[in-house]
Amino acid sequence: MAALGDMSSSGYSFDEIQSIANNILTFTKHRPKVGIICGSGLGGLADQVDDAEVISYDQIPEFPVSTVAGHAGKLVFGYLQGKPVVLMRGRFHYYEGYPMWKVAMPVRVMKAMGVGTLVVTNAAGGVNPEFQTGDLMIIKDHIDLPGLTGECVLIGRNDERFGPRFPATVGTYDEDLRNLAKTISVELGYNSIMREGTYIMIGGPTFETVAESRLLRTFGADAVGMSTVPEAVVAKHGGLRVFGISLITDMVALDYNTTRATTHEEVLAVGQKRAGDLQKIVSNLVARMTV
Ligand SMILES: O=P(O)(O)O[C@@H]1C[C@H](O)[C@@H](CO)O1
Ligand SMILES: Nc1nc2[nH]cnc2c(=O)[nH]1
Repeated sequence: MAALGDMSSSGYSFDEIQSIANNILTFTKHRPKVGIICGSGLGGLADQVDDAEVISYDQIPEFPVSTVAGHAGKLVFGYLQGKPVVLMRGRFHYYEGYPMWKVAMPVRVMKAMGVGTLVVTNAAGGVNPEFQTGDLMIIKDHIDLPGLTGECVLIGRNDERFGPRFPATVGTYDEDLRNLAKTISVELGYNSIMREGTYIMIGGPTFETVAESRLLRTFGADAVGMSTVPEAVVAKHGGLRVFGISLITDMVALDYNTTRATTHEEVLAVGQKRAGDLQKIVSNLVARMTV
């Protein structure tokens, strides 16, 4: 038995991940090549999936339940713009009490199902004062704040079949996909709302104090959220191509004169209003990417 504090056995083994993936595939005829993780309030993309087959997380014993409003808890298989996809309508967050490895475990399952490209979306707070609520931000890079402070998703024994012990994270967000998304956003007339920048993950569930938001800005963050980074790190570790995009649902307070405070309801409301723009970018990107 592992000693107290021994993290060597954290996470599912390689064989367990294969068997979780194989079990899920018995529920569907589809064989996805692109995995899409939908952020808070952004699951509407699933309505565009053709020939959809839906599996609820409670049909998968190893999947935790999503406990957050705006995360439905369903895997949706089918075709998006002719490409075989699997969408996660509902992701797992560290602040829900799941260990970091479990938060990102579905990414390994997706890879075991045949996924080669991961698209991650999220709702995020704008830290760059030039941003506005409703903007979209292509993720160019991230800051893994939990990782930098000892909660990296890859802590624990490493099985080289998942990826190397010491993976590079430079270039996590695929440059070709970022360029394609920029081209698409120009074509769609989204220049004025499309940004590119650095996403920083905090553990949550508290939104930032003014002092914390100022700190995040000095770190070089353009947007802040409570997800995405563990998924992207595990995907990069496993050799997947990654594209990430944030919907800026609110602007963090960098000034003590402000009286407004971010709420999850506000995040969901902006998500509801502006998710269509994000979905258009993602579906056009999937249409034009090679898989
Ligand atoms: O799943 P995402 O990252 O989109 O969810 C964001 C971050 C928190 O979970 C929540 C805050 O409202 O929205
Ligand atoms: N940490 C954080 N996460 C968010 N998710 C959506 N908006 C925010 C925000 O302002 N801060």
